[in-house]
Amino acid sequence: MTDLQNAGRYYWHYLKKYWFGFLVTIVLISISTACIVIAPTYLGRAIEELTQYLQLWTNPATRPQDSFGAFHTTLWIYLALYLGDASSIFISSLVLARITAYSTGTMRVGLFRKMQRMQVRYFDAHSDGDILARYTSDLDNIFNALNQALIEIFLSVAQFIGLLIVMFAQNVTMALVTMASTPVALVIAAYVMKKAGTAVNRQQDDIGQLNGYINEQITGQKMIITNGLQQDSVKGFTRYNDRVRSSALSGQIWSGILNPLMQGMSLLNTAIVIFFGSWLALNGSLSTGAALALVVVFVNYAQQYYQPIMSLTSLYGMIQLAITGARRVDEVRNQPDEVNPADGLPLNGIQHDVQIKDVHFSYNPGKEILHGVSITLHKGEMVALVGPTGSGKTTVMNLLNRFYDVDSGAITIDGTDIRRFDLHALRANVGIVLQDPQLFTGTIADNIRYGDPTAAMDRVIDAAQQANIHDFIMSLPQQYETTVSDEQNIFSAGQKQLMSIARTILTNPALLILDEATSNVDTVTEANIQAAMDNVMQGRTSFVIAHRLKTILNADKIVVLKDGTIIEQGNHHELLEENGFYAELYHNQMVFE
Ligand SMILES: Nc1ncnc2c1ncn2[C@@H]1O[C@H](COP(=O)(O)OP(=O)(O)OP(=O)(O)O)[C@@H](O)[C@H]1O
Repeated sequence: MTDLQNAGRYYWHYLKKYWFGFLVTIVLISISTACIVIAPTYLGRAIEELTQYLQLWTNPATRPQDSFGAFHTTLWIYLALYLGDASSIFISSLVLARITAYSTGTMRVGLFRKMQRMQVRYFDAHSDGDILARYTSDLDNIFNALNQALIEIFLSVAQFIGLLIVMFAQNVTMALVTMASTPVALVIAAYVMKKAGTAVNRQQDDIGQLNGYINEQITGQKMIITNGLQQDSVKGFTRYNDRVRSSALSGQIWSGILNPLMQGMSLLNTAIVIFFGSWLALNGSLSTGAALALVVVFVNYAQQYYQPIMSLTSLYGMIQLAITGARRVDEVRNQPDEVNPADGLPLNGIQHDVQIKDVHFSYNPGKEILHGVSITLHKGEMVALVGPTGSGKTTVMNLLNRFYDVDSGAITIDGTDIRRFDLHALRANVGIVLQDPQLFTGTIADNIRYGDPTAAMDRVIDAAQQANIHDFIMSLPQQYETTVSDEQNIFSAGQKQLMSIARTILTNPALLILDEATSNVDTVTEANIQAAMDNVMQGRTSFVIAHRLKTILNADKIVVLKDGTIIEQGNHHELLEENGFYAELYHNQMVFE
């Protein structure tokens, strides 16, 4: 499907419900066009009446006694026609402005809702900046085009149709001659538009990448400063910026070239009409006078003929950006949603076990990451997953709450495949403390309540106490009402980690997953986090991904993963006795600690 068809489908989807507003606009624009077409004839008539009146008036014998009655009436009609034109345009602009505001508002909400339904895969594969650009510059381009170009499109189409009617009413042969150059103009326009479309597509994708780069550099700013990489960062920026500049320039050139080309076509058209009209005057059946009058009228039409096309082509850059914007926004809209079974089973905790059975998984086809992984977690057990970096530990976690689905094999809770549970029910039972805890704008209390917004304050405090963060919160001037925001990043990594543990405790999950919760913090905080983790894991089925082996010494089972395959399983003592990979890892770590 071409971009144009795609954009057509997209705009139809969002604009069809405003059919009545469009109908009103079409009626109003038709009124305005009729007023514009008719008004000059009244001006002509007014001049004619004035001339007649003056001729009578200058001769005392014929000087009329009455006033300028007919002349005045004609002028009033002329004025009324212009007022009719102006007010129709004004009202239709208001109607279209309302449609634009509401429809782009709906697009924005639709896109945001979609983001909440989309698979994690999409976010892993696209930079934050690129996704953000679809919400900002792409939607802005759509808004601008709807706001400015829509009325122009209506006007141009109405003008064009009006002109065709008038031309054919006057003389069919000359009308056809005036239109003769249209196919050539269409071929040129199609070629230039294709080129411009490609350039603008590239421009928007380049802007997405530039945003992605800026976003990455902002996130990693401390890293850049620490390593003295500011110059390299600027160089990288310049590289992306150059790409945007070059694609924007070529987009502008191709979009901009269309208007002069159409002006050239208009001149050519006028020449064709003069040439053919003169031939008609010399060889046709019309009297020379009538033929010349026809030529004059059609020269006028020939110049007007390309006017609507030119005003559309002058907006072409904007329209093309809106077509590209629609493609990029639609790309997000067409992403597959998370798969939630139609009659998903309820899930109320774990009665016996969670089993990972012979699971094979790949993020991208042809590159398998997990090769037949099997792990059993009995209710209330703590199972730890260890292994070198890139061995697939986080991947296993990604499968447990269905961020991704397995390629083959299955994950079951009490014997039922997790794909059969209602997705929300499954997630309500699986709590995750991620490596990089995220706090949201709001108060500390709001942040702890995130998983259960209805939780009473005493439960929030209880969760914070279990997570060993209550004392710290109470030491802040505004305690639980302290505002957390992007600009006010006053918490350490460890404190954030503890708050996210408190958040998870509050949701009371049946299965708890802790992903390297102890990395990146000092030893005191680590001890705090360890205590908080012990609290939260007490009597709960939990799955811990850890790098520091001393945090999992008392795990019921330790699973060692290497290159996506389980190479050892057992408790700490059994694995030490086995004297394999785990034992080596443990001894190495002990030397360093
Ligand atoms: N979204 C993704 N798309 C494609 N490949 C991925 C994705 N996430 C991870 N991988 C690949 O899968 C493999 C396992 O990654 P995973 O994050 O599960 O390892 P890990 O054992 O958790 O590593 P670490 O200890 O460093 O966190 C790696 O080769 C990684 O490059």
